[in-house]
Amino acid sequence: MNYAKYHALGNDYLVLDPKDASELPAKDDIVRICHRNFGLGSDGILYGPLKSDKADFGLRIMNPDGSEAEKSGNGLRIFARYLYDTGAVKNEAFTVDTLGGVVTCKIEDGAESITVDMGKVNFAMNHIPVDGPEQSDHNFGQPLSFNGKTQTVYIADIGNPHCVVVQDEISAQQAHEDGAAIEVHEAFPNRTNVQFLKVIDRNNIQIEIWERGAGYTLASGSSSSASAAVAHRIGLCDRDITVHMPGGKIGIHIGDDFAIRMTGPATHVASMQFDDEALGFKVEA
Ligand SMILES: N[C@@H](CCC[C@H](N)C(=O)O)C(=O)O
Repeated sequence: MNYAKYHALGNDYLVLDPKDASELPAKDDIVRICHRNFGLGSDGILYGPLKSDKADFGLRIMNPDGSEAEKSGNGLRIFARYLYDTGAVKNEAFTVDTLGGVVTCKIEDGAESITVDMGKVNFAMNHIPVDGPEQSDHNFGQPLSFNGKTQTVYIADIGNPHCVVVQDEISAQQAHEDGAAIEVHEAFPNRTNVQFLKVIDRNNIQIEIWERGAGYTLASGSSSSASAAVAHRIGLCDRDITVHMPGGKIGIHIGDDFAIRMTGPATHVASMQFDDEALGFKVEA
């Protein structure tokens, strides 16, 4: 099976084109293909371009644990770059239909920079299956208990779910420990992506990320969108925010009603073939 591997600031995806595969691999096979030791290694699989009656192209986004994500910011920039590399688009704006809504993408500067209008952030709890105290627009920020402590968290949905923890200091170690606990916290029956956010100044934030279905990642576009929206919503940042992550920087503009415009790069790594022999690897339950 042919795969094109790309990364967006170290958040890597394999693009599987339906012209090469009439359907998505089975869940266990996605785990094998994405595995960093037994497979090609990636933070997920992008299956497209698919036909869509709502947009120019359809896309399905699979996490490396085989679950399906509604949206991915880096995944969308990578998919846009793949469409550009394969001649399906040039510099015109085009739309992509995801489970988390239709987005608009535009490639600039010979693919050096890709902009995605990610949609609007919704802060209301009823957009994310959450058990526990209701969060409303009047009641932003909720206490959440995890790993023996209680902290205020902010819920933000940009098509996929995010839980943002604002702190004076953040670390990769905390993302591994607390991120893993929050992802599967009983408050989130559908699990959640988690960000630890440090405000640098009114136009810069730093985040550490724990992704639902993927674990620790070096960058995330939807996490950048959700975190910037939360920082603006609680009054700590303006509308133009650079999000600093271990893998690099993404630019976020927050428009009216928290409509998010995300700008960043996507890089081609390799085009390769997955050998079915590797499907023999036993996936742990
Ligand atoms: N890396 C992505 C987010 C991918 C989806 C996420 N793991 C989920 O399950 O929602 C990004 O750049 O946004």
